[in-house]
Amino acid sequence: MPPGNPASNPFISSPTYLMACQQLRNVARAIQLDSGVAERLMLPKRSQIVSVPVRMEDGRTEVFVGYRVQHSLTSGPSKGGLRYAKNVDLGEVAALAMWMSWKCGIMNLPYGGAKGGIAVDPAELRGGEKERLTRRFTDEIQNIIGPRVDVMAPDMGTDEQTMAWIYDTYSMKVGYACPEIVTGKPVELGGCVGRKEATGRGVVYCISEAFDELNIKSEGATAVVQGFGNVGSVTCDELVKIGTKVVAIGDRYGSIRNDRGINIARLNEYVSRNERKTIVGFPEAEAIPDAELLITPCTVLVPAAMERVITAENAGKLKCRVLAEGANGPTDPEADAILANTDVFVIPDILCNAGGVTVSYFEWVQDLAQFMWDEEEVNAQLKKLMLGAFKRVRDEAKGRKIGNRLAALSLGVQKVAREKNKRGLYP
Ligand SMILES: NC(=O)C1=CN([C@@H]2O[C@H](COP(=O)(O)OP(=O)(O)OC[C@H]3O[C@@H](n4cnc5c(N)ncnc54)[C@H](O)[C@@H]3O)[C@@H](O)[C@H]2O)C=CC1
Ligand SMILES: O=C(O)CCC(=O)C(=O)O
Repeated sequence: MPPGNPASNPFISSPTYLMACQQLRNVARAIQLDSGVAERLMLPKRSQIVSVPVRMEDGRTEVFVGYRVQHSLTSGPSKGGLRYAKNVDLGEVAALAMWMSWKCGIMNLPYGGAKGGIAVDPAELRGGEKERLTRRFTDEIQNIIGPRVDVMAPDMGTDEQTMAWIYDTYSMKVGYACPEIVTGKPVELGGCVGRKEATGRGVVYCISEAFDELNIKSEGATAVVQGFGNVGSVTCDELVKIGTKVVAIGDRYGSIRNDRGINIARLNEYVSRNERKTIVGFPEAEAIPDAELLITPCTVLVPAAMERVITAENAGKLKCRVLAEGANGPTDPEADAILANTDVFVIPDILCNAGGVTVSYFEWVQDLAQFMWDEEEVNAQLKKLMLGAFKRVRDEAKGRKIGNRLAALSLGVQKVAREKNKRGLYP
């Protein structure tokens, strides 16, 4: 159970929060973390819930609920994406914020974890509604954000344009251009070249490392990818570059398969041209039931959409050699226990998808210094940091004879706990 009286823990109704707490408890036991520190890390430092009234295109006012959760401020400003999704709630955002802390920990970034969310389906927003929603949310949380306090970035349902609106709204408040308030902005506004591609690129750096270790040739390997948004589509592009065939893809509207390999360039074109921005109906692949997607035989399976899609129900049926977690929290602890008894090589989320926050860090540093790097430098630094983290996780896993998830979480949690201990308990 998470700490405190269940009746007074506002996060507890979320299964994703309970999952993050269970992971933390497992790690705490494995690394013999002081129970006081573990309890402290289970509860975020600060959470804000705001109501966000928005004038809709038909003249009505609709009120949305928005969240920003800052899990830890120990290691620097808090950092993490902003998610627009219909069912997002406080507990889910708290879990995602906690995972950001461990992710920044294993990457050695000078940040604590944070995450935000608004309970809205972005596909249902019309005209200027998304802009008005974003600007009003920024207004409502401006007392707890700042370039040295909490820096947002894109996540599910948000993008570069969303970040541009936040940048503009915040800058108008403070009275000067403040690009360092968000990362993942358009490059013209002080965004970092390569940030948009960074998460998917990092996923494929990790996959290549895993292939090397397992003696798998990337040419001739096959992949299945769930999600064809920012992370999923770039992962597909990068897989094609290393010669790996993507044989099945799913999104929120459906799933498709072509065992000869899906032509990703033509799929990207198809998606950009249809109104729902979906892969469904792509003429060069056949439709398959969603339930079949994750159990389609492949060398590498990349869940790149949402949490808790690999569970006790389907974990034993996976037919992949490598599970590369592009999404946050796609595998629940019961599934983890099942996978531990198979030969599936897991690249855990907090390592696998850390490329995004890593290049966000580069962007923040560039904005603070008002000095821009070129794409070659960004990609070289990203690769260096990703490979370094991959090696640290594998060394920890091999050294302690534990799985990659426990190894990654141990490194992330230990880093945060060490810094907390060094700073001391106040008062
Ligand atoms: N954008 C980023 O830089 C980072 C994102 N992530 C994580 O990656 C995941 C995806 O994020 P983005 O690509 O940014 O989001 P996105 O909004 O660009 O794309 C999400 C994709 O998932 C699909 N999807 C949604 N619900 C689905 C369902 N029920 N079944 C199958 N597919 C579904 C959507 O149709 C879309 O293709 C999330 O877990 C996010 O937290 C992690 C690190 C960084
Ligand atoms: O780029 C960032 O700051 C955060 C990205 C993010 O939300 C994540 O890694 O889950």
